[in-house]
Amino acid sequence: MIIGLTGSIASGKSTVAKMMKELGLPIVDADVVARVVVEPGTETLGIIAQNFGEDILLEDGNLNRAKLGDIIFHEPAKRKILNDIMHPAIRAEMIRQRDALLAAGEKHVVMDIPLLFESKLQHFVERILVVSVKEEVQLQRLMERNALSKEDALARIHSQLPVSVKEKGAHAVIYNNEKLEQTKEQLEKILTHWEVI
Ligand SMILES: CC(C)(COP(=O)(O)OP(=O)(O)OC[C@H]1O[C@@H](n2cnc3c(N)ncnc32)[C@H](O)[C@@H]1O)[C@@H](O)C(=O)NCCC(=O)NCCS
Ligand SMILES: Nc1ncnc2c1ncn2[C@@H]1O[C@H](COP(=O)(O)OP(=O)(O)OP(=O)(O)O)[C@@H](O)[C@H]1O
Repeated sequence: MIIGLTGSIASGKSTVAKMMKELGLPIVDADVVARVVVEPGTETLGIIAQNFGEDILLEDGNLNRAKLGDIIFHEPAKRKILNDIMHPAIRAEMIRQRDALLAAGEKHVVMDIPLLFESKLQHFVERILVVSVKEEVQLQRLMERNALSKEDALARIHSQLPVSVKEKGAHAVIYNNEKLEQTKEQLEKILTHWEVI
């Protein structure tokens, strides 16, 4: 079974993915892949520099993620330009990793895709698991994790579809507002029901 793990920014996808990994499920992580496809020397990084200017690169040739984040989370038109450049490369690499895991004999693969709904990738997976969080908890966790101001954290949250919309498209929802044990309990119940653990 191919499971799509999604939710809003800082809702707890990586936290849940880690729990799934501990339960023996292999993970393909879109955020990790999104870093690989812009490593120095890649065609994708070259195209980003052409579109956003050479000063989007750090002195060592790596992408200046903080600077690019500042731009694209505040300007929807720029976000679309970046998505159009990066998403085909991210998708191709995710498919490659998924197929390698299946070829190696894995029965189930978890695809951690923050923008599953925004990019209309529902067809990519057989089951959709949404990690949901109340906006005040999400804002607090995002501000703390990324050391962001309230304004910058809200800009990131509002660059994605509301989690309520994602919940409606889910086969199952995990509510990650409480302690991690409660999140893990919900996860185990869902995976047992889906017969993947
Ligand atoms: C803009 C970048 C450089 C900022 O890097 P930074 O290290 O600060 O954030 P990171 O990559 O860890 O992303 C954190 C979260 O931001 C959200 N996010 C990232 N990109 C986007 C986007 N284009 N639109 C909406 N939300 C996004 C996701 O929830 C993601 O989990 C980076 O997010 C990026 O390359 N984004 C474009 C690629 C993309 O769409 N990634 C999302 C997964 S496919
Ligand atoms: N139940 C919880 N209790 C307390 N803190 C939590 C809980 N779940 C997650 N967190 C913390 O909240 C932050 C966001 O969680 P996480 O990084 O898993 O979210 P994410 O959905 O993967 O984010 P992103 O979309 O940015 O990749 C992290 O700092 C994490 O440690």
